Parts: sequence; C-alpha cells; structure tokens
Amino acid sequence: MRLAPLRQTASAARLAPMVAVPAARRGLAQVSDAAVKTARGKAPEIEPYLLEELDVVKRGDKKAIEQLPPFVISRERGFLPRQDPLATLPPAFDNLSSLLDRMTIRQPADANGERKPGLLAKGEFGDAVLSELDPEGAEARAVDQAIASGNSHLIAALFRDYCFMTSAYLLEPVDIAFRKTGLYARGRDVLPRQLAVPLKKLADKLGHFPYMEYASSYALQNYRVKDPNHQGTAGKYSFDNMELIRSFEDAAGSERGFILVHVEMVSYTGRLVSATEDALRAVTNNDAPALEEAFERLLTTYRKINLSMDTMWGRSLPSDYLKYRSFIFGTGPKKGENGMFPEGVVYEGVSDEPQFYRGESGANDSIVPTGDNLLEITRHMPNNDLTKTLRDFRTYRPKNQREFLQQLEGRATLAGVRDFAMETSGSARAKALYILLVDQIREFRNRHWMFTKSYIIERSTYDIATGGSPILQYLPNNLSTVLKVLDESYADFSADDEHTLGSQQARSGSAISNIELLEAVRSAGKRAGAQRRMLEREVSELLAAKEKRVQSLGGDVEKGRGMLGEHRDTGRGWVGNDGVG
Ligand code: HEM
Repeated sequence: MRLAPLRQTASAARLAPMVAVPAARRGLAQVSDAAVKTARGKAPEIEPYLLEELDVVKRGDKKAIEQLPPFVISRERGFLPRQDPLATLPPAFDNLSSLLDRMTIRQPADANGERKPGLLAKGEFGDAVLSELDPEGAEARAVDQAIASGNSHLIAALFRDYCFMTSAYLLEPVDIAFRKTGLYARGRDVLPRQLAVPLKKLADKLGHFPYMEYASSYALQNYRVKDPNHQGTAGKYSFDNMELIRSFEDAAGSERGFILVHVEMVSYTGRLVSATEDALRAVTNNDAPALEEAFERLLTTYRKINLSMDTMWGRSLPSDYLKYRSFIFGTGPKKGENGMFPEGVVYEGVSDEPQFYRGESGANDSIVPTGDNLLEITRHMPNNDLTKTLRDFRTYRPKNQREFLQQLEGRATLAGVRDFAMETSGSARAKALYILLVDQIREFRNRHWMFTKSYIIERSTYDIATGGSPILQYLPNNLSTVLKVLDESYADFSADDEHTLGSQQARSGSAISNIELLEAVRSAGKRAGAQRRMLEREVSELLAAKEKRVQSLGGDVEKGRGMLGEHRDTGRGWVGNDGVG
C-alpha cells in the first residue's frame, strides 16, 4: 500500500473548515506566471484568507470557527496559531502524556532538587513505547474520536505530541551515538503502528506531512503562556512569560531558549501581516503616502523581530545546541541523502513504502519568506538547487501560510511593489524604506549565518542541516542574493534622492525622521558590498577546509560528514572496498 499523496497541486485559496476535504492549491509557478502576464493594478480574484475576513468569523458562528484549521493568519496574531496551544491532553491519552513527560533527557527537579535522567537519556524510550502503547488501545480510539469531532485545538495538540513521540522514537539511537562519540548513527527505520497510524490520520486531517514541523509541532504549538495579563516588550508572549509544553532535552535550559525565542519573534507577526496587506493595497492604489506609512510600520516591526532574534545568544547557548539537535532531524529529503535514514522510514500499518521527510527547521517560518515575497527578493534568487530547496521549505508549513506566501509572491509581482517603491511612486522616502526593509532581511539572514557558524559549523562536521539543506551552501546562497538586491537598490538611490530626503520633513505622525532614514540607508548601502565579498571568501574557505578534511580521511565523504563509520553500507565508503583508500 502506498501513502496517499498529502499535498495536491491546487487552485483555490479558500479556507474550508477542517471537516471538509482540504482545498487544492495553485503551484508557485502558476501564480507567478499569471502575475507577470497581468497588467499592474488589476488584482486577481483572491478569496479571503485572513481570519477576520472569513464568513464564519464575520457571522460569529462558534461551531464553525472551532473547526477552522489551527493556523489561520490574522492581523492580530499573524502566524501564531489561532489559539494558544492546548498543553494538557484529555485523560484518554494518559499513557501518551506519561511517556512524553518521562522521555525528556533532563527531568524537572524533584523534591530534593535533583534532576534525574529521563527515558531518552537511558536509551529506554523505544522499548517503553512498545510496551506501554497498544496499537488498539484507548489512545488509538480517542484519536479517531478527536478527528471525527473536528475540534481543531485538540487535533493540533495531538499532532504535536505524536510528532514528538515519533521523532524521539526514530532518533533515539542517533542521539545516543552522538552523546557517546560525537558522531551521528542510523536511526530506527520502522515506525511502529501505535505511532504511525494515529500520526498519519492526524497529519491527513491537518494537511501536513506525517512528521515533525516547525509551526505545528516543535515551536509554534509548543508554548504555554504563564500570565495572560503580562506586560513585557512582546506583551504576554514575552520570552520570560512563556514555558515549553514538550521538550527532548531540557524544558528549562537552552532548548527552551531556542524554541521560545522563535515564538517571541513570531508574536510580532500580526503587525507584519497587517502592514504587508496595507502595503500591497497602497501599491495597487498608486498611493505613495499610504505605502510610506505601511512600509514604516513594517520596518519598525522587522526591527523588533531582529532585536528579539539577537537575544538567542544569551537565552540558548551555542555550546548546548547539539544536545537537542539530534531529535529535530528529518528522515529525508530523499533516498540516500540522509545518512541517518538512507532507506527512509516505513510507517507500519500505513504503507510498506519507505517515507522521506525534511526535519524541523526555522526555514519553515514565514517571517523571512513574507519579506522575500513582498519586496520581490524571491524573484532574484538564482535558478539552482538551493533555491529549489528554499521553495521546498515553503511546503512544510500550515496550509493557510503556504497559500498566503504563494499569493503574496504573485500579488507583489503583479502590483510591482519594487518598481512602485523605487521608481514610479516618486517618493524618496518610499525608496529609502524599501532599501531599509531589504536591509532588515539582510540583518536577519546575516545574524542567522553567524548562528549557524557558531552553533553548528564550529562544533560538528555533519554538514546537512536539520531541514536537510547543505549547511555550508544554503544560507550563504540566500544571504548573497539579499546582499546583491541591497547593493543594486542602493545604487539606484541617487544624489537627488539623498537631497530630497535630507531637505524634506517627514509627514506628521511618522515615527522615523527623513534624516534618520537617510543615515540608515547610507550605512546599509556601504555595508552591502563589503559584506558580500566577505561572505564569498568565507564560504570558499569553509568549503576548502571541508575538502581538506575529507581528503585527510582518504576521501571518505561519509566519515567526513560526521556519521559513525560502522553503519556505512559495505558497498561504498570503506577504505579499500571502493578504491578510495
Ligand atoms: C541557534 C539558532 C539557530 C540556528 C543554529 C539555526 C539554524 C538554521 C539552519 C542550519 C538553517 C538551514 C536550513 C535547514 O535547516 O536545512 C536554517 C534556516 C532558517 N532558519 Fe534558522 N536557526 C536558528 C535560529 C533561527 C531563528 C530564531 C529563526 C526565526 C524565525 C530562524 C529562521 C530560519 C529561517 C527563516 C531559515 C531559512 C533562511 C533562508 O531562507 O535563507 N532560525 N536555520
């Protein structure tokens, strides 16, 4: 039996309640082509996809609202789920909850303040799943009932929890080997029926791959707000006011920091979505002042997001990242590409055919793709495998976010956002704001590249990231494109623009003065070219060092990748066996 394809190509962007068959989607290429062929200003028919615009919400139909998918973008909550995640499962899932609580490597402190090792620390999780969860048990029936009820809050929590169980089960041997040797090993390649069947049913209901995702499992469905009235910088979603629901390694340490910084950043995305929608409308209406206003809101929001991102260094230590990273790897993306699961994973009771999925990654977050698409940076991505990966990442997210990003790409191209901001609006302020928005995407990606070097590259030779992209190439490819767009946009910022911006007052109500914008544009422009050259040099040095390491291992690429040697297939890789040694 084959796994039915989960993602169909599609046309409509309508959000059906979860009881309905998920609407098909239009492919990216189709949206973009349609957009390019249509004249600017003639917006395509787009069905409402913002929560507040849906009929059921306008009508206040509570039953139908409960059945809407867990993730529906809104101007208020942006890319956060519609409701804060359900932290405690109903009693029918007690066996599952108990395993999830006991699995975490560092258990919460007991009455004596001692932190005992959990099931994953002792390598006992896999056996515990097999002995404590019955494929025909109470949980299996309760999953069916939850799905039939259409209660999307519960379905989302169950999907998160079965994903955690699945990753812990499959990757437990990988983590044990890594903790012992610093090298990764093969994971389990069969997912037992008691996990595989419910996970696949829940995934189908939500329109997901049956594997851990960033939004629906590890990060955005995994926070608990402590005080709903908390008044921090990010309101109730301020980092200190949240705790984790599930964790692999330590709910109180760096894993908490890693996940909750993502959540805090995403808590700003209501403003991001709102300003993005308003910017698009302004361009379509040829309304320069409205565009300036929306772009300014976007800029202040991206600045807040970047500030929040910068707190990662202190909240999640680089030296701790590899302690939980083992559990967020995928089983794919393709046969033979992931040394942990070279033959994929068979989902017992679902399909005899091995499955391959990308792992959890911030690459499935929508903050940067929103900027990429609105500012038409995506259009400048080179036509190569790394850009294909970027597009593939965009499929690993809730359906409503996939559709939003697809539509946004088409709508921005159709409206001609870059052209209007940089030229036809005739506004030096809009031009400066456009450049500074591109610079915010650069700042995000640049910090991100620094994270990657410091949390991963300096500590592990395993060169494939959790999402399955090549670590040394993927992020630099995208950062380099942004730097190019920034460099070129700055080159279009003329002496006249400088003069206009420097001599005119900003409209009343503007939070950022024209002088401030001008100074920021100048330093962004100067930085772009230098940073681009530095990045090129850095990447070529890293690739040369990798090649040297592989050569020092007799050309053994597998070992050079940080995998335990004894698990390699006999057909290749062994020194002397295939001639490499
Ligand atoms: C310790 C911190 C972090 C590390 C080590 C890290 C690591 C990585 C890696 C290795 C990738 C490559 C894709 C893959 O997984 O295959 C990636 C992609 C990505 N991550 Fe992170 N990440 C971190 C924090 C964050 C945060 C806080 C966010 C915020 C949402 C984020 C968002 C992204 C995005 C948007 C991409 C795709 C980038 C692009 O398209 O250029 N990451 N991350």
